Amino acid sequence: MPYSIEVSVPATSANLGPGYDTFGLALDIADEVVAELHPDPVDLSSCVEVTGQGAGQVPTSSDHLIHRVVREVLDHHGHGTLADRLTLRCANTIPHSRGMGSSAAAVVAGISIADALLAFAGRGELTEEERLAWAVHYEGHADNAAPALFGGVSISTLDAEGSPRSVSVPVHPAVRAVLIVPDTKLDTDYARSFIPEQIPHADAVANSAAAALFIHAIGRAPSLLFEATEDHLHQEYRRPAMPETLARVDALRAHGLAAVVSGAGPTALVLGTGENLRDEVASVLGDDDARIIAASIADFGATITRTDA
Ligand SMILES: Nc1ncnc2c1ncn2[C@@H]1O[C@H](COP(=O)(O)OP(=O)(O)O)[C@@H](O)[C@H]1O
Ligand SMILES: N[C@@H](CCOP(=O)(O)O)C(=O)O
Repeated sequence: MPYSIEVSVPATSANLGPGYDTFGLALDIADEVVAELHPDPVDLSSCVEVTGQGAGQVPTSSDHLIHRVVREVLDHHGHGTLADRLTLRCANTIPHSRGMGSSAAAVVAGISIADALLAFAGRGELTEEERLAWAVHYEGHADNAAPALFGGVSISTLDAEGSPRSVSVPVHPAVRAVLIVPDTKLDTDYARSFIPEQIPHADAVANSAAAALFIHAIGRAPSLLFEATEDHLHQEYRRPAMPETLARVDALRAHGLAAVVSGAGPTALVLGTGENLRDEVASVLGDDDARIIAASIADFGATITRTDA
């Protein structure tokens, strides 16, 4: 009988306006992965099954991102050969390359599975710091990885040695989210290539002020979310890469809604407290063909269930 591990990892929205590479939140939309450790080696050319988002597009061999992450984390701890016996079944709902943290969710799924297998092998579990460090090793920045791991809204930073840290901040219970998800994809690395090396000092001041205000607004004063989601670091620079997204953000903000680019786009995120937030967004956007999805901020990040199947 294979040893079976089930992992659920939430979608995430990074930046939240002024928190470029720093702020992120978990959404109640998740990818599910069932990992099975078989008694004997499996066929690594067909060890991954994918349904939903990414099916037919991502590899179904051990080149699959989750399988690779599992193997590398296990290898680092001297248990790499366990990956030869591993199959994965991925049921994906997070759209790829839309700014909703699909790659972070895959990386976190891989780390979670490796973590469970290390415990199974008697090595003991990874610490929160180790899991975050592994996630940043693959993602490059912790703003998606931290909420995917730990849930809620997080602030991620690097310490003097370059090691990632994250803290969760309180979230006002009335805050809800709406996502405007277009059909088009935008590669995160490509969207990052638009960010300049330097920005004007006045923009840095305005951005610091908005970022500080955001933490107060999301936890205690959601009526300030509009002001607190003003960004001066990345959105405008990225306009040429996603003009339609920025046009949606502009239109929504012109109606007083706290709209931002979700991650590196092209999804837009609106934060607010109105019971009818989704309808308000839909009425501003008119006959726009992007999907408009109401979502909640998820309290939990990656969850793991282990069963002896
Ligand atoms: N669940 C997944 N399984 C395998 N690969 C994935 C998965 N999710 C994302 N990826 C990989 O990551 C890429 C998207 O990453 P990225 O451009 O950073 O977008 P996103 O904003 O969705 O994280 C996909 O094209 C795919 O190669
Ligand atoms: N801070 C990053 C966030 C990327 O998020 P993703 O969900 O688009 O991968 C950035 O803005 O580049």
